Amino acid sequence: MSEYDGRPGGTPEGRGPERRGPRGNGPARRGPGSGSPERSGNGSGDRRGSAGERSGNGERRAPRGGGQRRPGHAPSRDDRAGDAVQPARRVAYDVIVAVRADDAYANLLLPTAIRRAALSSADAGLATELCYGSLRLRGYYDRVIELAANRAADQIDPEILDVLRLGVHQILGTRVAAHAAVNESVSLAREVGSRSSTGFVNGVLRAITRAEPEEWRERVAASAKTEDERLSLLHSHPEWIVRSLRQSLRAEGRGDELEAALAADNEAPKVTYIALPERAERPAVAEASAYSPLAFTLGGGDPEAVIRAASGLIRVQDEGSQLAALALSRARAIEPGEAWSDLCAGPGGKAVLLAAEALNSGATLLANEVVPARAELVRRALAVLPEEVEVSRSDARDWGERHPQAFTRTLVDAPCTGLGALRRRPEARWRKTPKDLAELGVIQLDLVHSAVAGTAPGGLLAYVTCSPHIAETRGVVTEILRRHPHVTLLDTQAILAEITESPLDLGEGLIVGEGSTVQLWPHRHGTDAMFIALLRVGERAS
Ligand SMILES: C[S@@+](CC[C@H](N)C(=O)[O-])C[C@H]1O[C@@H](n2cnc3c(N)ncnc32)[C@H](O)[C@@H]1O
Repeated sequence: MSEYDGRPGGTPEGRGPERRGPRGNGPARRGPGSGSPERSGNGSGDRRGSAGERSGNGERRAPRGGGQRRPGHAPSRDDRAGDAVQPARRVAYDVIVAVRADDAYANLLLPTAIRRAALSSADAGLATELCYGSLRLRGYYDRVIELAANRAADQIDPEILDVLRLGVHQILGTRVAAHAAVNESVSLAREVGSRSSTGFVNGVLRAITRAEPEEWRERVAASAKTEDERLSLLHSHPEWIVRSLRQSLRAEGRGDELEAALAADNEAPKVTYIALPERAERPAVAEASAYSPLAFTLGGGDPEAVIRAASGLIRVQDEGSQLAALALSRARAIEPGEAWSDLCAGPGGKAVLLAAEALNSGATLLANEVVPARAELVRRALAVLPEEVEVSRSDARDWGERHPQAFTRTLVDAPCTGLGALRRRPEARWRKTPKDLAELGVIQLDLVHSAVAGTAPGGLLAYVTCSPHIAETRGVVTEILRRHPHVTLLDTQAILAEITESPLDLGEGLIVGEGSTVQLWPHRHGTDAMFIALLRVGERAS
């Protein structure tokens, strides 16, 4: 999804443009991981203060007024009086609240909210930036707020905390003018909180404007008690994810890339497209991508128009996902009549590519998905192909029993924590827990066991996750090889090297005999952190 480029759109209330840097020079992130020297004054000579006032003995007091949790507080009519909040900010705020209070998904809810509010494209960009930025960087911003308010985040009324998160993102992460960020936040607090909370919001945000972004980074870093906490705060990731990524990178001999990996999760991914092989041509404005032979980005033109004109044969797809499917389809020549299966196909991105590859060479694909709504998405995705592709709806944990040794190639793109795609779902990192890992681990192993049984002797099996977590990647492959002596790990790195347009800079994969695994990374490859292991299923000992 595209993000706000620092150009606030219309100012419906007739306010001046909310911008401090030069126009039109792209993203203006100044939050964790970036840091831009551009910053205009805020009218205050004091850049060191906090919202807490100094008491007589020099100690800081928390700002007066609201913001303290008041369960069940309903704003009065009076509280709501005052300036209207700019619609883009209100949309961003409403989505953030729904994500926190109702477990909504920002990427699903935001487009609907933008449509309902009939935002201009510039305001839609602003709403997206504010919403995604404040969700993604919540961990960092909460500590800034705590330091400025001299109060723990969980002691602040959740609605007001959300107002502050939006405000801090505008001040520290965009070029929105500090006074506009503060004024709009105060108006928002008036709409959603109590009158006293406006003073609190005003005080906290003004305190934040008094220090440079870099100074806030230093203060936040200094507030951490351990190195893991420092990384967790500065890069806005839960500590357990920091540790997981470190473990994965160290296993590859690339432990020194941890900060780069964390920072990459806070950058918006570039939009990559695929032209289905032998079905669509790359458009003239396409710029070839580095790795997948089918991938491109659009340097110009209207992406919607390009997709529409290609009747679904050009689609948005991360390059890592393309490589995962191509590793299976291009590992060796396709024999006409081969039968392939995709056990976990929803919503269908890899299934469409696999189907095109299979059909182009006289093979077939059976796509399967357990969740009915997602199976329907697979059907719709495959409907762009003129040929019929079968879609089944079943729990694939007994796939092998139902289809013993039936397929020459099998894809298990397993349900996983999605730690490799955190940049796409801004709230995901705060929802996942280590408990998810344990539950998913059982399903992943069950699915691969079943896939082994469903693969014909001599057949290929690709195990793929959108996660670099050791337990979901090397751990699963190691366990499969232990339990199935007739399964061998192929040299996935060498196979991909034959497919990619330019060499992938890969760390040490899991090496077993001649075999190896592939781990892609956003910071190194610009792809999601896909894990790919190609396995060969041999003759089972009778
Ligand atoms: C990572 S997603 C697959 C993404 C897909 N391959 C694509 O490229 O669009 C994993 C999918 O597995 C499905 N799934 C989970 N458990 C399953 C099971 N027991 N049997 C079949 N599908 C399952 C999930 O509903 C989800 O759609």
